[in-house]
Amino acid sequence: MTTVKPKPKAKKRFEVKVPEPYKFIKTLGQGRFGSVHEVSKTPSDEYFAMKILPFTSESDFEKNEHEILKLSKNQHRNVVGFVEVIEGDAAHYVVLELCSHSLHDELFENQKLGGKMDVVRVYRVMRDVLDGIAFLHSRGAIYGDLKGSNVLIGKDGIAKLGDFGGVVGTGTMKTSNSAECGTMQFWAPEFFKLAGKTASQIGSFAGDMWAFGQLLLEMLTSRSWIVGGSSVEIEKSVLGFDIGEICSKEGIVGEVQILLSLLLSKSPSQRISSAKLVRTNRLQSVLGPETPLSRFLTQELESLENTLSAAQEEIRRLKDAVVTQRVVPRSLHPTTSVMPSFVFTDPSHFRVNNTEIIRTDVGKDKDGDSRWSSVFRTDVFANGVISVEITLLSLDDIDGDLRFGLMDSNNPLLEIDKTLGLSVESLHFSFLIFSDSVSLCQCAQICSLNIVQEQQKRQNQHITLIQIDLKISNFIVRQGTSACQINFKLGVDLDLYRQSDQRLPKL
Ligand SMILES: Nc1ncnc2c1ncn2[C@@H]1O[C@H](COP(=O)(O)OP(=O)(O)OP(=O)(O)O)[C@@H](O)[C@H]1O
Repeated sequence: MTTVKPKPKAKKRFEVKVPEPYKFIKTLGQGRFGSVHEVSKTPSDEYFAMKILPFTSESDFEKNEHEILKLSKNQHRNVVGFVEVIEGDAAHYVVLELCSHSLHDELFENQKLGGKMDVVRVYRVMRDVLDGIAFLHSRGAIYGDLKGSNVLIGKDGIAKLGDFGGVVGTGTMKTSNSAECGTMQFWAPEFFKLAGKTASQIGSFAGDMWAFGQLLLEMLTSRSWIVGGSSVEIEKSVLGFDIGEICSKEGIVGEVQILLSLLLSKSPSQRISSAKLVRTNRLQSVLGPETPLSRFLTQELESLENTLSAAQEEIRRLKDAVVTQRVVPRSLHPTTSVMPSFVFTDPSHFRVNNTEIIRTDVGKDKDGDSRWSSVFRTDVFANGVISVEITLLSLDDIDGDLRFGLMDSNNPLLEIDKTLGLSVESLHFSFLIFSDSVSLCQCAQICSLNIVQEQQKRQNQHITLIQIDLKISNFIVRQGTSACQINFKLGVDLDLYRQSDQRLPKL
């Protein structure tokens, strides 16, 4: 018999009660004084944001009324749209234009991705914020709480000031605790000095400009420079803030540095006003599209993209190498010319640096001798010198001497030293200089060949290094070409390599 399990009851969604004709959709955020929710209006089905501002006392009620009044009386393109307010028994329900996200969210996303905000985006947002602030200032009002979470990006893409809880008329004294006076991270230094440890605050036009400067700096550098968890730590951070130091740390120079210094001057009287910033069009000239800064950043971006594609190419080659297990590049520096090193795995006793193996043949030659040969490619620089290091590994288990066999033994330069019991018989370099000019290969000659052998003991292995310095001359490097590539062929007589009973000397 099968038992039918009762279906689990669907979890009840937490619903916030909102007044008619609005319907709760979801919660958007929670501020210090209220919560914000997405609501729809029946029957039109339009969507809005609803800020619920509770009140439990007369002073709460007045504070709410103050915020609502400031918002409704100061409607502007760069201020969040006010729709209506419904007064409930214990809360004000403020209906607002529904925005898509806050600048704080955008900054957070950027920081998470480790990237910096596009300078054109910084300009667009900050121009909107400045217009909003300048509008308020022109009406004698101080915004008082400028920060990323209070800048809302509308569905129309325009940045708007939200949360009018901090707005005060000029000269208004606010004597309350820090929680009611803007956000300490954005407080100008003079507020700390004036208010001392009680943290009361006089809102000021210059204070808004400081916060504007902090926001701009945060957007440009993708981090906040005022740090600390407690009010004492934040105060220390603000009072120790030095825009010059930060600019040199972040590589911010020229007009942008000047603009930041004008906004983040410790002295409020030296801070540029919103009206002047708008009038002089400074934000546009420093950060607007097609400024020296945006051009510089575009170039930086291009160069990074080039580096990225070089790295991606190297990753592709590496993956290929892993699959074929023939070559393993040892290092990569994508911004300089890549000189890969390779471990040659067949036969496993060789490592040839600075070269790329193009083809390897193991087989018999026309005399019936077993041969291994490989075609390598390496870079040749304009001075014609290449340096190839051949390392023989694990020689302990090899009986016999080793011959680098010559595929074509007629070259008189290939007289090889026979010291150390190691016989490098000959080397054959069949030139094929890679370039788009065929003439390069015809002119090239070996003019010197120096082979240095060295015995080393590393990690309990006897290792013989054969350093081959090869100089070639008489090749023509085309104008503008700093390097070309040559192919050379290196062969080993495998029969001798395996059969000889002559042991390599121990170190
Ligand atoms: N009109 C709106 N449209 C969409 N989201 C909004 C709107 N107004 C506020 N929000 C969201 O609700 C959150 C809470 O807003 P609120 O202004 O109450 O507080 P806050 O600015 O985050 O914090 P604090 O009260 O500490 O200043 C905001 O961070 C924002 O993301």
